[in-house]
Amino acid sequence: MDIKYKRILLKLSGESLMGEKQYGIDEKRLNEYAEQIKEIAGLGIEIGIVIGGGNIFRGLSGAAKGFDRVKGDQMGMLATVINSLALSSALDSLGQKAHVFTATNMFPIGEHYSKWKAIDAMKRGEIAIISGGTGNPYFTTDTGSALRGIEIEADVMLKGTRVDGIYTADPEKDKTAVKFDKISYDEIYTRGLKVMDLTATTLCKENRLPIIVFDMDTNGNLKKVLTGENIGTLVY
Ligand SMILES: Nc1ncnc2c1ncn2[C@@H]1O[C@H](COP(=O)(O)OP(=O)(O)O)[C@@H](O)[C@H]1O
Ligand SMILES: O=c1ccn([C@@H]2O[C@H](COP(=O)(O)OP(=O)(O)O)[C@@H](O)[C@H]2O)c(=O)[nH]1
Repeated sequence: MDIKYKRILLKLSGESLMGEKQYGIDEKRLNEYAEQIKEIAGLGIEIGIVIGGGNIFRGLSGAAKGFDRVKGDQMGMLATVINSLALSSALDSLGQKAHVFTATNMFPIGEHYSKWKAIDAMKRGEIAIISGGTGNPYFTTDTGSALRGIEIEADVMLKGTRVDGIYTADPEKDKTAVKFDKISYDEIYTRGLKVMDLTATTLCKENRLPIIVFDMDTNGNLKKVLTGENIGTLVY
């Protein structure tokens, strides 16, 4: 089997973890994600993971309800830690070792992140789940995952989400939107596409980290992306 990438940074949407629920973590979805991750770990791929927190708390919506923005963002970052602990626990129960890192020191909840400790964990065959975003407010999990992807020298950032790629417009709102097989970083700016924030796109562009946006909610898709099947959208 031809594996396209040796080391990856997988970004999972917090919102997708809700599955059919309105809030929080859907155990079925969580376990499906863990199964898919275990499957590709079995191929010998080194895996770093960053999970969002939108299923629990988002700083911006908190600010709209009157929370201080910085505190709201800190709550959002803590939400990503909760999701990361849940994923590591689901992986553990499948017999797949995982190691949770946190952007700020929260020992013993996780180990304080450093590039080298994360790479060591991946080399030992553990999944490095890197939580807490960038540790700073006014950033997103997409930016955190671009940053960690570059730091750990990943070959690609895989953005697993609930749409199957990048479209000419938000496909959840515009049924006439057309999907791209690939798209340049610059075209994301010029077309004003909202699939990823511009800070994340810029970080990836400046550091030449390719991105693949794909539908993570269909079982088997993660493996398909890694074996070079033409699903999702490649950003180059
Ligand atoms: N041009 C576009 N192509 C694809 N998805 C888009 C586009 N514009 C906006 N989106 C939205 O981006 C979302 C994917 O981003 P993601 O970070 O996973 O979501 P969230 O921030 O809600 O967790 C999709 O659910 C989709 O509705
Ligand atoms: O570096 C970071 C990463 C995340 N967040 C906060 O964490 C929340 C949850 O992350 P995000 O919305 O990106 O999650 P997702 O959309 O992937 O569920 C965001 O709304 C921000 O408030 C932050 O402040 N700094």
